This record gives sequence, C-alpha cells and structure tokens, in this order.
Amino acid sequence: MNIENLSQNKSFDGWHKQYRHHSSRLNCDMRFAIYLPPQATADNIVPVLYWLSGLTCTDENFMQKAGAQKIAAELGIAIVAPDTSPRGEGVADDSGYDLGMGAGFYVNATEAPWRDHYQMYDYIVTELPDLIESLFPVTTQRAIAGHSMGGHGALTIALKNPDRYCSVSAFSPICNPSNCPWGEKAFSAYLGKDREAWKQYDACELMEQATQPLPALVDQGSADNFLTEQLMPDRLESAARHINFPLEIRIQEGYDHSYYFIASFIEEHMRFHAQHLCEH
Ligand SMILES: N[C@@H](CCC(=O)N[C@@H](CS)C(=O)NCC(=O)O)C(=O)O
Repeated sequence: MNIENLSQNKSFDGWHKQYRHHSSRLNCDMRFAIYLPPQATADNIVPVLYWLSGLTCTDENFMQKAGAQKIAAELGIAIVAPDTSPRGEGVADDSGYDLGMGAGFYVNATEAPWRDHYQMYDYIVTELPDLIESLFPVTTQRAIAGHSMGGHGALTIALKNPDRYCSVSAFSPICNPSNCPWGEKAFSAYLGKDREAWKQYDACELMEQATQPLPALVDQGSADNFLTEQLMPDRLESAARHINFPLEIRIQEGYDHSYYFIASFIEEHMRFHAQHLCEH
C-alpha cells in the first residue's frame, strides 16, 4: 500500500503522525493525522476515535487546538483525524468556504461536477478504517465524533451504521441540514434538487427512523453564532425523545462555536467514548 509519512511528533509519550495516501474512493491523494497513544505497540492494540472536523478544516485543526492527546494517552485510545473533503488539482471547488474543498459534508455526491471525487461518506465509513486497521496497532472498536459539519457527519454515519461504532458524540452539530442554509447549499450541489435524496444524510430524519440505539452525546454552546440559523439541536432532541433514543444534549452556557469550546469539553467526550469502547 502506498502511504507516505509526512510528519511525526512525540506527544504525551505517544505519537502524532501525518500521512498522505491515495484514496481510490475519492480518486485523489489525501492526508490524515493519527494520534497513537503509548499503549499502542506491536504487542497491544487500542480502539480508535474518528474525529470529523467542520467547514474550512483539514486534519490539523483538531490535533493542534483541541488538546485531546493527554487524555487519549491516559485512556489508551488512538485518534484519527481525516481531511474534510477531497483535495488537489482537478478536484471541483467553489469560491465559498461552505462548498467544495474543505466542505465535503461527509456525503457521496451524485451530481456533476462533484461526484468524481466527493465520496466522503464511503471514505470515512470504509476506506479509511480499512487502511488504519491494516497498518496501525488498533482494534476494530471504533467511536466517532465531530464538530459542526463534522458533528453532522459523525451523527449521520453512526445512525446509519450502529454496528460499526460503539458510541457517537458531537460538538455544535448541523442537526437538520435539509432545512438550514449550509446544508441546503451543499446538498443541492452534491445530491441534486430532489429533497428525498437528502434524507439519508440528515440526522433528524435518520433519528426518526433509528431502530438500533447507540450511546450519543451532544454539546452545544449557548453563545454560538450559528445556533439558531444553522445548527438547531432542539430538532434532534425532539426526534430522539420521540423514539426514546439514548441521546444526551447539553447546552453549555456562554460557549461559542470555536475550538476554545471543544477544548473545554473534549476530556468529557473522550471519557464518554472510553466507557463504551471498553464495554466491547
Ligand atoms: N469561516 C466561517 C466559519 C468557519 C468555521 O467556523 N469553521 C469551524 C467549523 S464550522 C472551524 O472549526 N474552523 C476552524 C478552526 O477554528 O480552527 C465564518 O467565518 O463564518
């Protein structure tokens, strides 16, 4: 397998590393980051938390700003941070920050010109875990989490694949993309005008139909600029309540949309995932 190590930094007795590889699903070269805690050795494999970032991010934002390595090293959990879209020359893009590169929305695009590369759903659900599990000292126990567009990605991917993940959590997720400006713009482009096709990637719609529960935690800052227009966690909460889904949504007073918020609660999310990863 053609995979290139781009950087490595020791961190809390483990290693943060960046890699480039060719993604056959995305039809381009991709970069991802992995944090391997000290417990991950040739003789000992550890579970993995996949972190999906938000609009404009790469593999670097979470690893540099969230401060998750210390707790991952304590708990013995690896963290994988993929990029947020396909990249490179020849990959379709848009001048807006909320469409195209940096804004893949974790869907499989069906519309031209996006469909040639924008297959982020398949990349995150199968191609990347297959690669991680074949090359690194990790188990097939997975948790998934994310922020904003990545919170939408984590929730929809977990709700669609409850057998593949032990738990899911999100910070400030886009909860009902079919009915907010960010989601409507991206889904129209990637999936076309037929709103029926959007439902398969909408956490509120998927929640209504969920038949298999998995532990789910959402944190949302009350001072988030995007709360009422884009994120709308109240809709996800009522969908979950309707079917008795084990979702905890916490409104955190005074916090905004930034990584300062994520850094404040990432330890609680890591401990939440550790508890469920260890059950299996
Ligand atoms: N650029 C946009 C918002 C982009 C944004 O807030 N991105 C979030 C995810 S939705 C992020 O994580 N940004 C990168 C960072 O803070 O490191 C704006 O200013 O309105």
